[in-house]
This record gives sequence, structure tokens and C-alpha cells, in this order.
Amino acid sequence: MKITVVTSNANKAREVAAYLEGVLQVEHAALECPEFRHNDLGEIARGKAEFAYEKLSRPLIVDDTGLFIDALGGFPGPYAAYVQDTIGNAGILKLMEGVEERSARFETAIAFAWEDGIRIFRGALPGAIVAPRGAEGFGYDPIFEYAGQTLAEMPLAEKNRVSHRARALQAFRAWIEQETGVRQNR
Ligand SMILES: O=c1nc[nH]c2c1ncn2[C@H]1C[C@H](O)[C@@H](COP(=O)(O)OP(=O)(O)OP(=O)(O)O)O1
Ligand SMILES: [Mg+2]
Repeated sequence: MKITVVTSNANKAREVAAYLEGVLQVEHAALECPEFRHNDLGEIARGKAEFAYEKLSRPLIVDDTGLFIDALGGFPGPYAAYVQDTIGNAGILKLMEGVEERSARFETAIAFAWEDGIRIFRGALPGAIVAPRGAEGFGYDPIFEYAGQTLAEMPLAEKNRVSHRARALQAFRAWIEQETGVRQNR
């Protein structure tokens, strides 16, 4: 099966394509989907997938990702893109000045849309907000530490072994392999 990764974010598209290499044929559509305000990333991803499927009418996935910082009551959460585009990592670090509790987590919801409807797959990664290190990755990666390394210190292949996005993709892959296997054997 061929699937289209629909995202305005080329870095996301690259991570998804690398993860699914050898499993599915992947192409990228650089389409910006409207994001409806919702606390649940899964529902935001569902809305993006509905919009994209209406436009493209072919099997596709969208990704909605949030960063939840415990000391900030979960901020920026589902507003991660807006906050990254406005105050950025420097602004987050400023909000965290003098704050000892550094724990945070990334969450990704992947929505897969095809002729049978939409399914949601989720992944999360616990970590901590730290001073920026590393030049790989994108977005919040330089200030998010997991197991002693920031995500920006990990080459793509390594990030793809541990990340929130990889965990969601793992659930998607397990399901689609089973689903397409079942269909082929019918
Ligand atoms: O693995 C990641 N490591 C660090 N930062 C990340 C990651 N994944 C998303 N991010 C950033 C990008 C954006 O500022 C926000 C999510 O917003 P989100 O709406 O999901 O993505 P987006 O607007 O960049 O692309 P699109 O909606 O077209 O797929 O967090
Ligand atoms: Mg977005």
C-alpha cells in the first residue's frame, strides 16, 4: 500500500518516511491542514485527517504533536506549534528560569485515513526541559532531554528508535501490517 504523509513540516515527513521505509511506500504532501482547538491531540489529528482526505481521497496519515511541561501545568500542550512560532525555545527556557521541576513529555497522535474511515495511534516520550544542546532534529528537540541526551543530539535513526512519533508509528505499523495481511489472505 502507498500512503501519503500530509504535513506542512518537512522534518516530520522525513522522520515518518524513514520509519516506514521497507514497510510501506510513502510520499509527502506539503499541505497545511486546519487545526481545530481541542485538548486531545487525537481529536486534532482526526480533524486534520478529515480535511486532508476530503482533498486527496487516498490513504494518508497526519501527525499532531504536543509538548507538555509539568511545571507549567502542561503548557504549551496542543499549542506547541503556536508557541514555537512565537516565543520559541528561548521563551520556554525563560518561563522555566529558576524552576527545579523540569519534567515534560512529548505526545504524538497519528491519524490514518482511508476508505474504511479514520484510526488514531498514539505515542508519548517522557523527558526533561534543559539548556539547548545538539544540532539535529527540529523544533523543541534541542531543549528536550531523554535518557541523558537531547533529541537534537540524536541522529535521525536514533531519534526514530525512541521518540513519541516513533512510538505512535510503531502502533500504526503493527496495525496496518496485520490489517493488510488479513486482507491479502482473504
Ligand atoms: O519531534 C519533535 N521534536 C521537536 N519539536 C517537534 C516535534 N514534533 C513536532 N514538533 C514541534 C513542531 C511544531 O512547532 C509543534 C507541533 O505542532 P504540529 O501542529 O503537530 O506540527 P506542525 O504545525 O509543525 O506541522 P503540521 O501540523 O502541518 O503537521 O511542535
Ligand atoms: Mg500544525
